[in-house]
Amino acid sequence: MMKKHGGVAAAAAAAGKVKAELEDVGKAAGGAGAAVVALSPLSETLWRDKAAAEFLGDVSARLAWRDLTVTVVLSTGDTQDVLQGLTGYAEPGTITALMGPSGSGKSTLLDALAGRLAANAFLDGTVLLNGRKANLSFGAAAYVTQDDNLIGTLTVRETISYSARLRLPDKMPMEEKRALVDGTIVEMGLQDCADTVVGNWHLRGISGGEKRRVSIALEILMRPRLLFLDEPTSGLDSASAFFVTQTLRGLARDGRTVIASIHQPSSEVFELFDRLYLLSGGRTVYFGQASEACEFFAQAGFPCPPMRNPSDHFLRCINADFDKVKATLKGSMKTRFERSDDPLDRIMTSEAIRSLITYYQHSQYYFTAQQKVNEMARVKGTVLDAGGSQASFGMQAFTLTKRSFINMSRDFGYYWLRLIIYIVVTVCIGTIYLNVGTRYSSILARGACASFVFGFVTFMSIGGFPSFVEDMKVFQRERLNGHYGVLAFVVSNTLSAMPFLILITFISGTLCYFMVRLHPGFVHYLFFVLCLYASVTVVESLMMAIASVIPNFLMGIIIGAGIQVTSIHPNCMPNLIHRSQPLFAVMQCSQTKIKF
Ligand SMILES: Nc1ncnc2c1ncn2[C@@H]1O[C@H](COP(=O)(O)OP(=O)(O)OP(=O)(O)O)[C@@H](O)[C@H]1O
Repeated sequence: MMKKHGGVAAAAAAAGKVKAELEDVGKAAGGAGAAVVALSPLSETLWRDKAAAEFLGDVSARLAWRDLTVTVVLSTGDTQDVLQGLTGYAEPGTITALMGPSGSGKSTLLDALAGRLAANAFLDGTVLLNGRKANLSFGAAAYVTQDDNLIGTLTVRETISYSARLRLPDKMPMEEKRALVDGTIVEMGLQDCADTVVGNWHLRGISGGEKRRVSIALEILMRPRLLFLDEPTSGLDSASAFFVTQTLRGLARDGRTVIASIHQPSSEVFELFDRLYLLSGGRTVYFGQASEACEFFAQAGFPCPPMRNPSDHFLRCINADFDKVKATLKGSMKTRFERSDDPLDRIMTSEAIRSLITYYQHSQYYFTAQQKVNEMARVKGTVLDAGGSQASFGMQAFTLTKRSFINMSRDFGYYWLRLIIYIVVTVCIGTIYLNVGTRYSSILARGACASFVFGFVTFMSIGGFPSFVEDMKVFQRERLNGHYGVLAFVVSNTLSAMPFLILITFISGTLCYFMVRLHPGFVHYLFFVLCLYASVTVVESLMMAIASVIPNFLMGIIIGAGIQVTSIHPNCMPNLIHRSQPLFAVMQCSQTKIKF
């Protein structure tokens, strides 16, 4: 409790500092719309390095979209227009809120702008970044997703440091990287929990609000000019939501363009936004200054009643589900609605939505937005290249290997738990076949013992699947944001897992080998253990491949087990006879060459 309050207080202090700065900036810029703010010294250094130029031009991001339509192809083969003819813009120095009821298309709009639409979604219309057709995929813009996919065993500082090393140029001195990490920690108000682990199923870690701030910190590390956030405040209490949003506003005032989708913000949070994009059923209800939205609703005939949170009122006006709520009301509740002065209570919400959309399309707000987008399309600004990693492949592979090794060694469920189970299982098998020796009559017993050991040890690799799924989630987030590529991940995972797999197979293999008293001789022992290691490595790779395709614990384990049993597992009945033949042949040769 104390820690949480401490974190919030620190965030408040950091946010307070940012607020003081941004008030100055806001005054200088004369309002949100006009704010084009100079970069902070840190941002400037990074961007100068990136552009390899002494003098930097305007590197701010002006994003505009015109007549944006997104159509998805459903599994039935039908198509659905998720977004219909949206026009809007986002300027540097401002923070824009995308608001609307659930299913109105907020995430789809963010995805369309960030170039991350699903394979079955098709975009029509124009997205312009600095007046040029935008190509924002793989790291050109930072995108903070709804889920905090972080490595639970690392501390906040470690998480941000590894991310810095993965992306900052190799030639940047360590002290500078450390300063950047520390600066980001302070900027996000994470000082109090900097040395606390993020947390996972067995480690109690930081709070939900702190996790959100860590996710944002990872994305702002490279000082991107354009920042997308999908519901950055979901699941947070109102104080944490306020501090997160205030931090985002501070980031915007550093010259960045920030666009965030948001659900039902409190009035304090709502006031922090410069612009508001209201969506309902994939269509624009309102786009303009957040502070002018109340006036728009009043002009359209739906004034916000006194004592009601404006954002609640907007969402109440445009959420067609309220029609269903009204239809279920009975008795005095129904009468109260019918007698109410609120115009919204006297008409269907779907009617209110239609009227608001029509009103907006004929309003000054719409024409101003169109005009501004046309203006932004005419001015060709700096081409913002991919903002992904600037580190070399070697540095990425080294950092990922180290990070993954630390995670594996700290996560009890990754390998340690399996090691204990392997020891118990091999001791059990060892006691069953204790001292069977190398007699001719014990060939079958040795064959069965080898089948048991190989079968159990490889099959138990399924136990690592939940950890693989967590790894894949982190990888997918980092890859989509351009932190590193597939090859660096594969190389690092193979290298970091190697010591654990060697430990597991050597301990299990050694126990079994010497309890059963298989053929003496170091070469025979090594051959046995290396075969075990190779088998486990193959199954681990298989499970990792399944985790990348099916990121669901239950389905992945079922499919992994199915594949193993039918194609790898030596005890599988259809394969048993077929696979046993070479094994028994090997056993029979045991008197001469290869001996288990
Ligand atoms: N790739 C897709 N395939 C099928 N339907 C989709 C796809 N993307 C979006 N949709 C549909 O489009 C609608 C809008 O989805 P979206 O996730 O953008 O809404 P949202 O406003 O972000 O909702 P929430 O606030 O609940 O997250 C939903 O009905 C959703 O089912």
